[in-house]
Amino acid sequence: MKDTSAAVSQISLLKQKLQTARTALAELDEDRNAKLQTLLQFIGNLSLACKGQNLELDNKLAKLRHNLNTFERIDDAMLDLIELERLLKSQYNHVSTQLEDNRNSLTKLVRQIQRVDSAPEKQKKEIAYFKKELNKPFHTVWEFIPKVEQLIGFYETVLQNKIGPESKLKVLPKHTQMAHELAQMISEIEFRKDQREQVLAIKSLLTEGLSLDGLLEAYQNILSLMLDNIAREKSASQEFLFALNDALSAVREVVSDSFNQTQRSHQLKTQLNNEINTRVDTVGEVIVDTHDIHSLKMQVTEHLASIRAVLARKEALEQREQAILRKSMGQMQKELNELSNEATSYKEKLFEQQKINLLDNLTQLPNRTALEERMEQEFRNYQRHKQPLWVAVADIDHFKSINDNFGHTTGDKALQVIAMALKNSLRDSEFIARYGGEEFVMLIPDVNAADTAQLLNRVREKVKSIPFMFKNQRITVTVSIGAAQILDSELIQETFERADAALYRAKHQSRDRVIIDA
Ligand SMILES: Nc1nc2c(ncn2[C@@H]2O[C@H](COP(=O)(O)OP(=O)(O)OP(=O)(O)O)[C@@H](O)[C@H]2O)c(=O)[nH]1
Repeated sequence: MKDTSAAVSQISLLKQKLQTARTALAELDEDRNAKLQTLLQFIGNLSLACKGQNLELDNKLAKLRHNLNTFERIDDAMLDLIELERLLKSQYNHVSTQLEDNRNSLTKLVRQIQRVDSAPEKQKKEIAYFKKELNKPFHTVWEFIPKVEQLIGFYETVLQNKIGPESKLKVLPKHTQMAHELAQMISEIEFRKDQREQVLAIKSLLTEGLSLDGLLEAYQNILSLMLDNIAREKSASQEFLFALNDALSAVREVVSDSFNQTQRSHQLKTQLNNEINTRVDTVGEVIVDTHDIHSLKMQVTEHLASIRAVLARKEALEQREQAILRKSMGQMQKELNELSNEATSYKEKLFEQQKINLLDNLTQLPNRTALEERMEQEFRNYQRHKQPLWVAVADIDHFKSINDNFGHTTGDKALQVIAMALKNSLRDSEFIARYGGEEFVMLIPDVNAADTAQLLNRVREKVKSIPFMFKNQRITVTVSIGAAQILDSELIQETFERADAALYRAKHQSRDRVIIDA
């Protein structure tokens, strides 16, 4: 009995213990779950911090973050956590290899910088220390970034040191050539009067103390001047076309109005004519039918009055018609006058444009385009009349030395004076153009060989006698001239080539002379 009651009390004790253990287990579970939640939250935050390293990892982490809210037990999260661990490990290996590669690349770059002898000593020491530091492996990307920044700093200093803080990029012969060609091109392009000062400034930018910046600026400025001219030309043509269009529509309206009016008048007139005819017929009938002279008189008078009335209406209609016609003619005339004024002003603008297109900017002599036109014209004359025609090419001697010794602006002024002297020593029937640079071409028709030689020597002497004073120094400028007469079998371009060859000979025979190609 005693045993039984002991067993009962033991069972009850065990029950109690079991109950306590259950409660403890439940508390433990609760605690574990709370810890799991904290852990999962921590993993979530950590995963956010890892974002941006690797796309696959990012996706997995995003999925995990999403699932973390749904896990109730740690076992549910297990699969995802294992996969994540695998990814993190491979990411770590990947980053380590990449960091090592980067460290090697940086070392190579440092070696390159070390080859630059001109780097200052202090910097060379810094670079050597930097290289030594690079031998230590990187563990994180964050260690790598400042190293790269430091290296860029070294590059900058070395570059600055090599180029010099103030020094500009070097002007190479090809740049000087480009500047020369651009200056030449500018002389051949025609600019508006108000653009000339700007063009001269660009020219001096190209010739005096040329720099690469200056060359680029000159190209840019010239382009914008040319674009401006094209835009103006376009808008002038557009304005004219609009005016033409307006005037034409006004004229069309007037014409169609007067056409309608004429049609209406025509109908009215036909109506009146019919009325008159009917009345005349009626008078005829009255005459045939009436035997009493008195009543005949009465009836005829009556009919004549109505015929007169119709005729008066017809006359009024015609007068109105004429007035309308005069008015519309006047209106049309006005429109046409306006149109003709527009056309005249457009023609003037075009003519102006053509004129500036044919004039050399600096010397105001005809330019190369004008020369080509005139050569064709003179050639046609020659073919028709077979009168002598001469082509002469004149070139200023040692012009480069004027530019070199006294500056380009002085050179420009000398060119202007010489151009005027050349022009003034020719007759109106003779023609001179600036061919380019310091070279001029003359076309001389209807003069024999002896007179041509005399004329060209006079031209040469005239230039030589110009009293140039540069920097208080009296300078004599001379020209060499080569000339050729057109031959029966040749084109004028071939005559030009012979004249140019003669000029070449004159240059080689100590200059300041005229050579006629025989
Ligand atoms: N000032 C100025 N100089 C120009 C212009 N066009 C060309 N030149 C210069 O003219 C010079 C021509 O030089 P070269 O072709 O060597 O001839 P040169 O010095 O006259 O010598 P020779 O012709 O052999 O007697 C170059 O220095 C050009 O820059 C211009 O519009 N204005």
